[in-house]
Amino acid sequence: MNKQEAQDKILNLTKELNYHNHLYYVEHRNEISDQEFDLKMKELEALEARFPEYKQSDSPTQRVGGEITKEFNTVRHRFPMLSLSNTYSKEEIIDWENRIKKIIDHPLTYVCELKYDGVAISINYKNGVINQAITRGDGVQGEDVTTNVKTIKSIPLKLRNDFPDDFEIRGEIFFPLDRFTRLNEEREEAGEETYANPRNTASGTLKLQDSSIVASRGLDCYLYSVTGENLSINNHFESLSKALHWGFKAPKEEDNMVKKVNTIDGIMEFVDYWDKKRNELNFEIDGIVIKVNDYNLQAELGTTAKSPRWAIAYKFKAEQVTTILENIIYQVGRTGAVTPVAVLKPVLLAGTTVKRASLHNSDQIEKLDVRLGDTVKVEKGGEIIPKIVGVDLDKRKADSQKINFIEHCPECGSELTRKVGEAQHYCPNVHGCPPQIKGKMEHFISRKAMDIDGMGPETIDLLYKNHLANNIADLYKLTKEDVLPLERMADKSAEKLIEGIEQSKKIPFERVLYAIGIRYVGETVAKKLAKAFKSIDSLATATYDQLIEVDEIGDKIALSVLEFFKEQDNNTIIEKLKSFGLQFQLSESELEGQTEKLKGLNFVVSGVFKIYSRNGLKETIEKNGGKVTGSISAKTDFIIAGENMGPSKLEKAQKLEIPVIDEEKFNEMI
Ligand SMILES: NC(=O)c1ccc[n+]([C@@H]2O[C@H](COP(=O)([O-])OP(=O)(O)OC[C@H]3O[C@@H](n4cnc5c(N)ncnc54)[C@H](O)[C@@H]3O)[C@@H](O)[C@H]2O)c1
Ligand SMILES: [Zn+2]
Repeated sequence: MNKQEAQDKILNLTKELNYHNHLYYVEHRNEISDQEFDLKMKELEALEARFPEYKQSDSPTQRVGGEITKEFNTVRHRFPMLSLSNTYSKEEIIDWENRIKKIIDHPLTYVCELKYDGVAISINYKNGVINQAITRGDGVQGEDVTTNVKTIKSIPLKLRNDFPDDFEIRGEIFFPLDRFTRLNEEREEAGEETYANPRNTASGTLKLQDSSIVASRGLDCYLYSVTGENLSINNHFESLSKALHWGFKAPKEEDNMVKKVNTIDGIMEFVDYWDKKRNELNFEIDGIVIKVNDYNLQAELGTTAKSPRWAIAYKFKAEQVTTILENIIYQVGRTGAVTPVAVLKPVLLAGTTVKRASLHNSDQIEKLDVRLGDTVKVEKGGEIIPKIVGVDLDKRKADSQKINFIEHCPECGSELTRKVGEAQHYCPNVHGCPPQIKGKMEHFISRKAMDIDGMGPETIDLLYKNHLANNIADLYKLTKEDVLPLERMADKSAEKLIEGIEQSKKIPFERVLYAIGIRYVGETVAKKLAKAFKSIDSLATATYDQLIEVDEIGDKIALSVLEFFKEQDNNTIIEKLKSFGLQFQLSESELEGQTEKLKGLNFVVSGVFKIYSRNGLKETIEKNGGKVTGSISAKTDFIIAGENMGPSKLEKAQKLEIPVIDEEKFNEMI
């Protein structure tokens, strides 16, 4: 490679890696796999070593990859938060040990632990009470996400036993897999796009402004290091035992989640054990971290600008297998979205037999250029559902044909539509397409919606097949005599079913609003809309501007609501449901104390209060028509400050000339 080529390559890689870092840390998504990213990083490192004169000042090899956004208060780390050098090869673990042995010439103890795949957090405890939680950010400064972190149940608010007065503990916040699957099921039910992978969703969740949503997601956290001054801890292993003792969730020796070893063989054994067993965990790990145990030796080895020399991460390669693409089927969801699914010759991958893989949409099929009969590479990477990542073209049959995405609905034959700018095809036959009709009823009766006792998807299927119910309003016309002849229905169960339907008439408005299945109106959005509009009639007549005025309601949701009420069929069904006595407005008790005194005003709440609890204050603002946001901006009208308001918030308020008031003053306003 000549100098000019090297310079160009270094410039390009620097730009490219910085771009992917931004996507990953700020937008919580990725366009390339971690492995590809790491490969490019290694390439850049090698080039910079050969041609140091071309190294860029913003080179990603020299810095921790994260950034600071303006959505939270920025806080400087007391001790920098570094990255870890990583490798995918076992030989490099040996090289790493050899480098260490050149500096330290007596026997060493290593600690092996899991490399949790989530987001790093640093939490400060003062006198045994959680004080502040900061993201890694750029390693020097992070963002204050204390309110969100406090909602994570495994992170203690108060410590037990003999904790130090003031210290920092660091760990990885992650999305448990069962919760992640459940979240995606709920989103699918609400017609919302599902999340691609747990890591990105964990990091996105941690940065939400509404901590009640964070709380509902069920994030979890493993702690992996303790830092501070004069802690009287001598080594890493001891720090983990102490963390457990103080009440943190830290890896335990008895689960083999952490292990002290003295040899490379011991390290390899741990690596191999978890490479096999990792699929049994309820969270994702992307490798193993190996650390020199003794703190004095760690200090002797020191750090580079980016990572400690006393630790290394061994990363697992994404598991990949090849199999045959036997067929492509098309599934029609409740919202009419058509999803192509690959039917595969069954193959064992990551501990489970895989028969299906997601293909997302027609763009994806086009991009991969998969064809029936192809030998395809299937991977279980960051995503939960395996995906096809490539085709073995050498094995392609000469007569294979390009796949043409279907033009008509496989269920009802309607011509499919696709909006400009959207990747998904839809069946427009909303009120006549069986999976859409049944899907809407299934959603309506589901636990978080009307929660109708004694009724499940099988009942819906039977009711539909026997022409007893064709839409959600029909359910309220059912009688015991209607349902008794159905399969597996006895006197008792028929009675229970009708009783369950009757009982559902008491379900509060916000859940009815969720149940009627407006696209993009999930549980949380339904709550927000119910609170803001108070009745279905005022929601139905709301304008676009009134809709987006509501906290967290954006363009997509607003347009979807407008579209829903434009359709006569929907209004007819709502009128019918009203006549059956369902709740289409907030109840008297919910309306009580509601005013519009603070209408149009934006508040930020900061500090500790005397008259109100923090949540109580927020509720009072909302009850009186005001809006609460998490951070100060030019749109903020008032800041209600209690004791210990953060200095950076105060500074920002002064800079933007936003009035800061106390609780008494606020009470006068209402
Ligand atoms: N796909 C993409 O576009 C893209 C973009 C940027 C970064 N990435 C991925 O992120 C990596 C860089 O991220 P990084 O700097 O956080 O490095 P890293 O994730 O490879 O390693 C450092 C981090 O590991 C975490 N960790 C988990 N378990 C740990 C344990 N037991 N002990 C100590 N730390 C533990 C800590 O949060 C620490 O900050 C890249 O190597 C790449 O894989 C991917
Ligand atoms: Zn259809």
